[in-house]
Amino acid sequence: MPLSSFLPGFSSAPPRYAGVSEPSLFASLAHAADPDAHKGTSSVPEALSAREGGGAAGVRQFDFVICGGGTAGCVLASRLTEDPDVSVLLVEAGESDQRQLFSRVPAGWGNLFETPADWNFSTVPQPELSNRSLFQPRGKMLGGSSAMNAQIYQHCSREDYDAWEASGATGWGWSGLQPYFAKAEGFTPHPAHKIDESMRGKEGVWKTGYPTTSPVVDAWVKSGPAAGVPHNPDLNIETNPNGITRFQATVDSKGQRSSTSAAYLPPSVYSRPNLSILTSTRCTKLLLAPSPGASDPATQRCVGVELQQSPDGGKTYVARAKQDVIVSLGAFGTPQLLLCSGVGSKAKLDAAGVEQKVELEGVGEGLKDHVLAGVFFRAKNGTSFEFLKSQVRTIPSLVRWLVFGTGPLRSNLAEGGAFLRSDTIAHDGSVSSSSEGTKGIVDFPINASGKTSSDLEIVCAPVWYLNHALTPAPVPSADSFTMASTLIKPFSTGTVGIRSGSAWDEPVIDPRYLSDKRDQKVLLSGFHLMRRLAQTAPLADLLTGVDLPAGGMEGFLAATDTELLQHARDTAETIYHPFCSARIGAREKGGVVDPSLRVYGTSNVRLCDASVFPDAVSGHPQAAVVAVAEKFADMLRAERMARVAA
Ligand SMILES: Cc1cc2nc3c(=O)[nH]c(=O)nc-3n(C[C@H](O)[C@H](O)[C@H](O)COP(=O)(O)OP(=O)(O)OC[C@H]3O[C@@H](n4cnc5c(N)ncnc54)[C@H](O)[C@@H]3O)c2cc1C
Repeated sequence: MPLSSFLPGFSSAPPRYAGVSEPSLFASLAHAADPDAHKGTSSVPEALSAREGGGAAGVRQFDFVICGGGTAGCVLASRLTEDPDVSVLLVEAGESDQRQLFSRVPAGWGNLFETPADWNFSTVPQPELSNRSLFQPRGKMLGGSSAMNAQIYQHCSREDYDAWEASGATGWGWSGLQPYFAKAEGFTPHPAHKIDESMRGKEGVWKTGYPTTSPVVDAWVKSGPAAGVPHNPDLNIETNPNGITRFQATVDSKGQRSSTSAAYLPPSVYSRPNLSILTSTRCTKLLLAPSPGASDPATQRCVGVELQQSPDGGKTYVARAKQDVIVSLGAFGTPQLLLCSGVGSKAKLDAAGVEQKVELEGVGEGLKDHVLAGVFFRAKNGTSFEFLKSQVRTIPSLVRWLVFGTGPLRSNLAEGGAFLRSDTIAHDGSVSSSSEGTKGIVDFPINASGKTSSDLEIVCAPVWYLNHALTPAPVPSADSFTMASTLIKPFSTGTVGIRSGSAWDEPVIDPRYLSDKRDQKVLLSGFHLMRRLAQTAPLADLLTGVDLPAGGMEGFLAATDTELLQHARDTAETIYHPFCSARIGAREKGGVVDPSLRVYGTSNVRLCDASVFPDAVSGHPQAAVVAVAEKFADMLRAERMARVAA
């Protein structure tokens, strides 16, 4: 008899992923106790004029309009409204993340894929990946992708930011950003994991700590040093961003996800009279007009943000900002809105039928993303968390998580990572301390940010993670384990474009994965290391076979590079880190914003999200997005104080 027959509201639909298969029962419990579920409103304030017939007279203006209540948007809304004299309108296309149980359960994030809380984008066919069109999930709710992601908390390498600064992003080097990583973070130590806590933020609102790890990932971390990858108990100290580790995550002391919505917009903040949060509303265009008094007559000012709640038939509203309009729609949404508003290259805009307002070549150019290709192992019974895909077998874990906030559902699933330089990996998978004399497939200068940074990550999860776990495991009752070679400093660069001037159409996403052949070799070097890790105890003692690539463990160990690359072409996927699509940098070098994050050719359009990264960070980027937003909020505060003083 299906579970749904005796648990009201509990669907019998087959689960796709870890965690319970349907949220209804437990979501009701969670929401009943949670006033934050109703954070924000979808009722458009009367103060926003309907575009048709609504004049500017009597219309309320906000000091700042923030487009997008995602990872960066929530930080900005919270920080800017600390000043009671500053009014902010935050506009978000999705609902409150607190309505999503699977956002709150650390292991539940994959269950948000292809739901209304996901933008559910896909790329154009990728020639180097067997012409496949790849799934690109993004969080569509308050908190944005921080409410859907795998919660890995990583500062990445200080050299990443110093390279940003060297490329022209003045002020955005490590010394400029480090105070903001610390300001944001509220780290909860764990007695079993000794690290130098003095290097970590304690008082911040964004909670970080230790999620649960599975036996198979514990073994994987222990196998690292024997395979040549030193153990690093804390990647988040500026002296060493490399080595093998169990990840820290944005999980709070109660075992719940700390999204930027949960962290930065608690009731005491979202009820501020100077903060209005409009949900279920899409920013569809920046209305641009010549900027009065600008030294360059071509300069445009955003006189209003066009808002809609449905693609056709509904009303169009306009939100106006006295000061700045801040666009925080993420690496796909931000260039899309700029292009839909006429900010971009003439050729792109003409092709989409959009009237040009600002010539800006770099919009949507320079996209980077991290791509991974996995090996899918069978593990000994009881060592992985594959059982979380069965709703019946999940029930004890669910009760444990609801009552204590512990157990397998507190796992973020992407539990372990190893960071290293691909040119230190030899053909036999052994790792040297330097590239000097290493005979491996990577025989060219790697793309790392500096001498002490990595270009390769091996990430692992105690589940079958083929096609974002949307493709079921061959034997669902068996224990699975996935290890994946991941390009964290790819050479390949892609684009974001538009099909039309409508923000309701999907952006055209073309990451051009592996289009630079050097990326193919870096990816393969990761496979060489994964072979070695799989044969190293204690991990080797827990692995019982390989389901994919075909041919079992023997086949995987004996596969040629050509065969491994074909497997990668057929199975590689994003690890969800698009950035750099509207970069900080010089205009003539493809920059879209100057170091004050102002869009070139405009007087009051600012950008703040992953799109402004000048280059890829060598790891998981959400902490960098938050640090950038924290710093930008301080910059806006300083600008305001200077204006008031003048
Ligand atoms: C599945 C997944 C797993 C990930 N795992 C990790 C991880 O473990 N660790 C890590 O560090 N990083 C991870 N990331 C990446 C990280 O979450 C992102 O880099 C980061 O959150 C991006 O922040 P952002 O502010 O640029 O964009 P987002 O957080 O995506 O915010 C954009 C916001 O704008 C809204 N929006 C978009 N268009 C419109 C519009 N037209 N009108 C109104 N609102 C709009 C969106 O709904 C969203 O709320 C993951 C991402 C995903 C999707």
